[in-house]
Amino acid sequence: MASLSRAFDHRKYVPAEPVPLTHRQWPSRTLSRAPIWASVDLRDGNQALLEPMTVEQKKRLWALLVKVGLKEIEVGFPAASQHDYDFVRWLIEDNQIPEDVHIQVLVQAREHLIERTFAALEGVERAIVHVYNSTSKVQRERVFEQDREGIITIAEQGARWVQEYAARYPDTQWTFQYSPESFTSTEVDFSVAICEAVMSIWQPTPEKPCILNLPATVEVGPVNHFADQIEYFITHLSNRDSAIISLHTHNDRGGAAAAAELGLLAGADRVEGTLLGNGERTGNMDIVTLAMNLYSQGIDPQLDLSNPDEIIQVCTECTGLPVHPRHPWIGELVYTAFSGSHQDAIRKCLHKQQADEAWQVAYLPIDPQDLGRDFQAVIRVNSQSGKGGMAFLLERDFGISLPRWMTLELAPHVQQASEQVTGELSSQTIRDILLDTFMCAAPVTLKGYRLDRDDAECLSVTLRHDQASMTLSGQGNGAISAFMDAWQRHTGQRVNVVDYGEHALGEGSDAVAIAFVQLNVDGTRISGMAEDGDTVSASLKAVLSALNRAGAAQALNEIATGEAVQA
Ligand SMILES: CC(=O)SCCNC(=O)CCNC(=O)[C@H](O)C(C)(C)COP(=O)(O)OP(=O)(O)OC[C@H]1O[C@@H](n2cnc3c(N)ncnc32)[C@H](O)[C@@H]1OP(=O)(O)O
Ligand SMILES: CC(C)C(=O)C(=O)O
Repeated sequence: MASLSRAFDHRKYVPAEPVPLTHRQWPSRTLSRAPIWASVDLRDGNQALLEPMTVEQKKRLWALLVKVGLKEIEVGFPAASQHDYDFVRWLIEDNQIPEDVHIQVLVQAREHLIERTFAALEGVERAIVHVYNSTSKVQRERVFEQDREGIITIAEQGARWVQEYAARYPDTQWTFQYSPESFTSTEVDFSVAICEAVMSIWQPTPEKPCILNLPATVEVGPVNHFADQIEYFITHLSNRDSAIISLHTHNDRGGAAAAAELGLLAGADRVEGTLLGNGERTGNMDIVTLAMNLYSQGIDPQLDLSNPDEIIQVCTECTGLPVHPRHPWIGELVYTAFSGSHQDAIRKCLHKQQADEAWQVAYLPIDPQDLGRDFQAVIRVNSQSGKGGMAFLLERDFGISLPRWMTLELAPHVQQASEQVTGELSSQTIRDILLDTFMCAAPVTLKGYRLDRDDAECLSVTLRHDQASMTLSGQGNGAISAFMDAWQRHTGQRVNVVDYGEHALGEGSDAVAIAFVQLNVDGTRISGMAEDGDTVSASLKAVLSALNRAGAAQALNEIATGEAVQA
């Protein structure tokens, strides 16, 4: 091989060896049920922490795991540390293990460690004893300095010791688990051979199966390669019915959850992982992510994840590790849309979503309320947002339903404001911009009106400007057109109503009306809005807002006093 440069040089690495699988089945399968879940938070998660958990922290995390509904929980490596040993004793002596939960403990294939492990488990009703040894070529050659037979001998010895020590505690229901550690870097035929060697010692049956746990100790290849490895293993293993095939993926390439999903398609039954993915290096497979992936496909994950905030709180307090705001499914920002087109689509879909139909909201793969998240955070406005977001916020927080043309008018004002701040705009700020821009109750103000409904509506409207009042009169087929008529007569300006919208804010007799109007004043379009307890008054004030914005005061000053009546 040519000498490798010390710099960033891809020739240092070799691709994963293709798996000799010609008719792979997993690509054409779909998942339809949840796997058997097993938590390794208290073991693999714990061993990866700068400061391993105290017994108190372990108790707290244990309670959460049970609450979430995990039925198989690896609680530690009791032969390795007194903390783990004491924790296992507390679980047993304090009667902490619910009847439907199996605790699991990890141990190397070394007799003195296995002996101490069983001592830690004395008195437990049921437990899974998990023994492992490393099987990859690099570990065989460079760590253990053993050939394949030597590595199989370690596994067989470990299996035998587990069996022998278990026999000393006949009152416990034991389940045996074996992991060919570093499975992903092990030749697939060797993985099968070593697991068959272990099975030939344990003699599992379909009624009393053992667990064969196939770890991506380090995720070294693409997720489809992992699926091939699992399918190869399952289809070549003798007595497959007597083994529960378990997966244990890590996230080195960012594919832990995907690899587990594909491994399940390839026929695995069980998945080990941690809540929120703490674990060695880039972490273990995140159970929350995988469970929510299933949930969003209409599959019952058989775990209660309805309170992710509690999961986040307990996990972060026990591990000392923060949760990324974009963590899949539960991060603070994952149901938030800043960009305009997303906001627009979300708002429209939420309007159309019926309670009794399947979820169909663009950009929201699940209903955030399922995870206790409300829509408060769904749409937030910054400089990347469009009109949809601000309209959504006004409606959600103030009940203001802007007509489309008004939304278009408001958008550039909000955009301008958002570009002047570094963060997001609150809904209150957006409302302030709306009111400051379009609600112009001065300099000309509405003092009162009289509407006579006859064939046509006759309106007398009293305005105030510069300490002076004037009453203008006009006719039309409604209050607004009558006001237009009156204004036109008195100022000589050409005014038409281009668009109009009005709705009640709130419910009941004390509801306030909000009115929006767009006028064409001497060829220029201009909008206004107003609120009032009286609907007609709201409409007239909205017209006046538009006229004020168009320079009503100047128009009034320019006309001859004519019919205007000085107060
Ligand atoms: C991928 C995983 O997460 S595997 C789990 C890893 N987790 C841990 O290791 C955390 C807890 N472990 C520990 O605290 C320690 O390893 C202990 C206390 C269990 C044992 O410590 P030590 O006795 O110092 O042994 P250490 O783990 O360093 O291994 C040393 C020896 O055990 C052998 N060994 C390591 N793993 C295994 C195994 N699974 N089965 C059999 N032998 C093994 C090594 O080859 C080495 O042998 P050598 O002394 O003849 O060279
Ligand atoms: C002990 C094994 C299952 C392990 O933790 C790993 O391989 O990552």
